Amino acid sequence: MYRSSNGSVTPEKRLGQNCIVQPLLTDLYQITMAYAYWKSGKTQEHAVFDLFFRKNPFNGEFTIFAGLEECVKFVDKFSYSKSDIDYIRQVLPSNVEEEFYGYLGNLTAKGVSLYAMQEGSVVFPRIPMLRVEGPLIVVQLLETTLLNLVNYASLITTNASRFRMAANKLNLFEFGLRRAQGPDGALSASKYSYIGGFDGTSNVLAGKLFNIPVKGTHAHSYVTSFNSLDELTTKNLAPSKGGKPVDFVDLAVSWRKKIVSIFNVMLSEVNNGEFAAFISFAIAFPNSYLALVDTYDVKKSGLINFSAVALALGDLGYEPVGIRLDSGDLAYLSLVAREVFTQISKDFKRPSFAKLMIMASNDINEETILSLNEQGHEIDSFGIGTHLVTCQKQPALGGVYKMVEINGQARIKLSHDVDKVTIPGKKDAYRLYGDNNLALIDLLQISSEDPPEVGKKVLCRHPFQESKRAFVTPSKVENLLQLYWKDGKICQPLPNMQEIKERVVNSLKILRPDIRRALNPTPYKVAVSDNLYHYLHNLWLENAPIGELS
Ligand SMILES: Nc1ncnc2c1ncn2[C@@H]1O[C@H](COP(=O)(O)OP(=O)(O)OP(=O)(O)O)[C@@H](O)[C@H]1O
Ligand SMILES: O=P(O)(O)OC[C@H]1O[C@H](OP(=O)(O)OP(=O)(O)O)[C@H](O)[C@@H]1O
Ligand SMILES: O=C(O)c1cccnc1
Ligand SMILES: [Mg+2]
Repeated sequence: MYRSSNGSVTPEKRLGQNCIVQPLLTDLYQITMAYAYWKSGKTQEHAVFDLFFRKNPFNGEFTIFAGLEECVKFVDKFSYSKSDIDYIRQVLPSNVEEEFYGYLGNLTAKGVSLYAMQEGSVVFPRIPMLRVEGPLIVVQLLETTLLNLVNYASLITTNASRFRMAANKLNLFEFGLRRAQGPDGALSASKYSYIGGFDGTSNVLAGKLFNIPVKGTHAHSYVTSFNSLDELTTKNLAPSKGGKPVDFVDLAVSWRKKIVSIFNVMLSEVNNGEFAAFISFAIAFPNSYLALVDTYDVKKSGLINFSAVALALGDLGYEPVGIRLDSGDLAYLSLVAREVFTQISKDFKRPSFAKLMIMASNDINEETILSLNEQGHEIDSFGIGTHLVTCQKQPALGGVYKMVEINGQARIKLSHDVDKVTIPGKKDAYRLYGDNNLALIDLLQISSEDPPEVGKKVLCRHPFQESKRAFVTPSKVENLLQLYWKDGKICQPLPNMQEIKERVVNSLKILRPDIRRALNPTPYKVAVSDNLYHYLHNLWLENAPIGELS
């Protein structure tokens, strides 16, 4: 589906791009409009569209823009194959003139210019993430695919960045493949979760295609597949530095007898199937032994079996990794586990035992992590699936693609809902910074206006509320919309995933903490210039004639 960045999956012209991304990945109405534009001689009219959203997701006050690389590659390769044209001929009505298909067959996006925010940067409502200019027919045909490429990518990247902030420096692993929106949604989820701040994924194909670290433990089924120690066929394990293999089962059994008293548990209460499972897993992976300890009873069985096997591994010079908790009160159980590990570490002089990794999973969301932080816990890493990949708290970003100018004339889309009125005209976007390198406000201007200057006062106005305005004297001005594609060429190098990941981290740092916080964050200000304010409101009045009540 995706080709790996070194092209090793299949040699293909759209290298490194998801091959589902192609011009037919669109809504039928784009193609019917294309024919009607063609019939009306409008194909070459010069159009400008903005791609933006109106509300930040997850009750937050920021969004991370992602998906740009895929957008640029899509525009770069935009063309209909012969079989695409044959298919379009089948679905359009029979009165469509044959000449149109010839025209479509030769269509490319060479006449299009694509301006965009930097991938991985923070973005805000109404500020275009993309500005697409060019022949009306092409710019229209790009709509659905561009929205598809930006909306989920930005949503999941934002979600992942929120988990990252909640978890602070703890490790985060994406475990969502089984719950994701189909195979393609799953791959996007793994890729953009990593960009948004996760440390790895359990999704092996995503690891291969995107060079993301792959990680994993084992499932409950591995534990329940064993019933007793008699089932163990492989019993021996050689010390880590080499030498004669020893009976590892005997060694673990003797440790379990020794430690069971620490837990105040009778040996008969400790599950033998689980013990056999842990022993066999340790024999298979002596250097990376990590066990899922909640199948039967964490305190009375899982921790005892895990510790006995881990101590036996230690005798042979191996360093066990840790445990995973997948049910129950994760804060409490992590504290219990840490206490046990610390006790064993002291009693048996195993310093590294105190630092064993405690991983938690089970329906974890951002709030769970924030709540665990408040309660106090000893978890070192989280495995997160459902809530991350499905973005359960808000399953879609409402990014839209709106015409703002045609043939040099501004266009406005009116609505009873003020939030849905578009800001007309071809615009530039600037980020104005205060001292401390913190962003103060994003400002939209008509493109023909001079850019704001450092140290020079500029009037920033709320786009719709007349009384809301402020002067800002920026100490830094950032031009947010950069040219990425023009005259059939990619105009600047696209950053790799690692660079985008770093940009997410750095971009969030320009926001005041109260804008970033999870609960009731302060909105970031988005403004228009005084000129744009008047332009917008005049056009609004022009397009909304005074009615008469009767
Ligand atoms: N200390 C905690 N504070 C807040 N939420 C927690 C805490 N511990 C666990 N949770 C969350 O509470 C939910 C518990 O899930 P659930 O009710 O299915 O119980 P369970 O322990 O998984 O039971 P089962 O044994 O049936 O799997 C999960 O979403 C989990 O992430
Ligand atoms: O909970 P999530 O955030 O989606 O993370 C992934 C989950 O997938 C696995 O089990 P699965 O849910 O398949 O089975 P279980 O709930 O019975 O453990 C794993 O043990 C996690 O619980
Ligand atoms: O490796 C794991 O522990 C894992 C992977 C996917 C889903 N749940 C857990
Ligand atoms: Mg589960």
